[in-house]
Amino acid sequence: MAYFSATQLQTLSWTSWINPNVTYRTPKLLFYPKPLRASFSSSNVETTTLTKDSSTTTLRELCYGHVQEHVIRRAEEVGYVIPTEVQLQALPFLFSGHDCVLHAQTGSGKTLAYLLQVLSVVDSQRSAVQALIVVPTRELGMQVTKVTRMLAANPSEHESGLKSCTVMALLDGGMLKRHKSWLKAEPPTIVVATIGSLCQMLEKHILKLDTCQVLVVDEVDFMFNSSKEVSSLKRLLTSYSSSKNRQTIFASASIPQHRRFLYDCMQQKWTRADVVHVHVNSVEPMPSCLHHRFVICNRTEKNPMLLSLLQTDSPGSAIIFVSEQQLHTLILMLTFEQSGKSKKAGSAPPTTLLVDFLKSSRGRFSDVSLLEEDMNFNQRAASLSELRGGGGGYLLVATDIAARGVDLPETTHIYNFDIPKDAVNYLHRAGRTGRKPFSDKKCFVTSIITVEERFVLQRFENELMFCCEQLFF
Ligand SMILES: Nc1ncnc2c1ncn2[C@@H]1O[C@H](COP(=O)(O)OP(=O)(O)OP(=O)(O)O)[C@@H](O)[C@H]1O
Repeated sequence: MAYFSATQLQTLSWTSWINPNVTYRTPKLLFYPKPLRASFSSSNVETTTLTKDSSTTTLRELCYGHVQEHVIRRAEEVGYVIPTEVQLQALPFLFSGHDCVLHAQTGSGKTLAYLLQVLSVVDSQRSAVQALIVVPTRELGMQVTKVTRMLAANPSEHESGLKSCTVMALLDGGMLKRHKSWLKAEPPTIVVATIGSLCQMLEKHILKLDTCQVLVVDEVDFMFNSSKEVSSLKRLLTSYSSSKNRQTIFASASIPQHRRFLYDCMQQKWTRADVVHVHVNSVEPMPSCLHHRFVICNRTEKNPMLLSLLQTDSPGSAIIFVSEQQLHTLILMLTFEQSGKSKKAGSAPPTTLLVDFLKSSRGRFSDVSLLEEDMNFNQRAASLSELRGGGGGYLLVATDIAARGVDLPETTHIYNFDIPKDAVNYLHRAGRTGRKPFSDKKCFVTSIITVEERFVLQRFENELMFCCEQLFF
């Protein structure tokens, strides 16, 4: 275990805060229960703990005086009536203009928390980009855009003569030319963007930060951990830090070494010094309705094992996570097994083969869907909207592109066909299930592992503080 002084901390590179082997000590970190509306000391990071009895507070009461009536009504119509824990804790701080780090379980409703703040700040009558929401993937961007548009839509726009809030999805794989014209002709109120496309617009001065009042970075740890995105993100945060009336919101279910992260936020001026760390369920980073299980088998037995599990569980809707590298191994095995079809198999993409294998082996799911990096953007979008439109009953084979932020609330079972690369990855894969905030219906996360991988899973159990039950077949 290593400890660093405050001066040493300043000299560490950004990425070191995510090093799981290093424990950092940050100065003046406060941990004590505080009432919801607390006063702040500008020199300290505040970590909030809920002490107020929350059972009677509605989302309407929480948003009263901050969020427009039509937004609240729309939220109620889609079933957002009672705030989740993170919404209850974060919204008072967000509405009072504080920079916030929303650090709460997967599926806990962080998106609605920051969107309500965004919608409370922007003025739809002003023709300027007033809020920026940065996301790591096109898929998450489309999802956030959809929820934002749904909440922002004003049904009485025509009667009142007031313009509705406009939302642009500026995402990798989109039509940047069209977005350029849109931004020049009439800037949207809110932009949901992936960092690559956003930077192109900023560099060409087609989009400017000076009118922006709220910047949200969703899945912030993922973005900082991505060698492709980290430098652009840092540049964005640095230039945004010089804006006058700014608010910065970071969100994720996993912020490894969060004290170090908060320290860096203040040091680098990515947030103001009175940034609030809203840390919900800090000792339980995954929803409690998840039941974790594992089966041990040889590598060559993984396919029949997966089939047995699917037959025994008969899942309502499931996602099977396969890593790219493991997938290649699996397909080689499949190709070898199905020697008669080996020539044909050799020419097909490996993921397609897995889908075909499952389709042919399992009658109940006539449709097995696929979501992976190698698919083009339209295919990926089609795959997701098919799943969302079907009302459940799906089986999705996915790579880790589906592990972050994707909201498919009908998912009841997760299968780790291969073991995730680290505990954070386990947490986000597992978090694709158990996404109904007020339901305690059991959902299952099952890892198919070899005997050598048992100790790796044990490490995840220790790190994430959960227990895995062994299944025997
Ligand atoms: N107040 C609420 N009442 C009922 N359902 C809600 C509420 N807030 C959010 N939800 C629903 O909970 C689900 C999870 O919300 P959301 O996607 O915001 O989670 P998240 O915290 O961002 O998760 P992740 O860390 O996995 O991205 C969504 O299906 C959303 O519609």
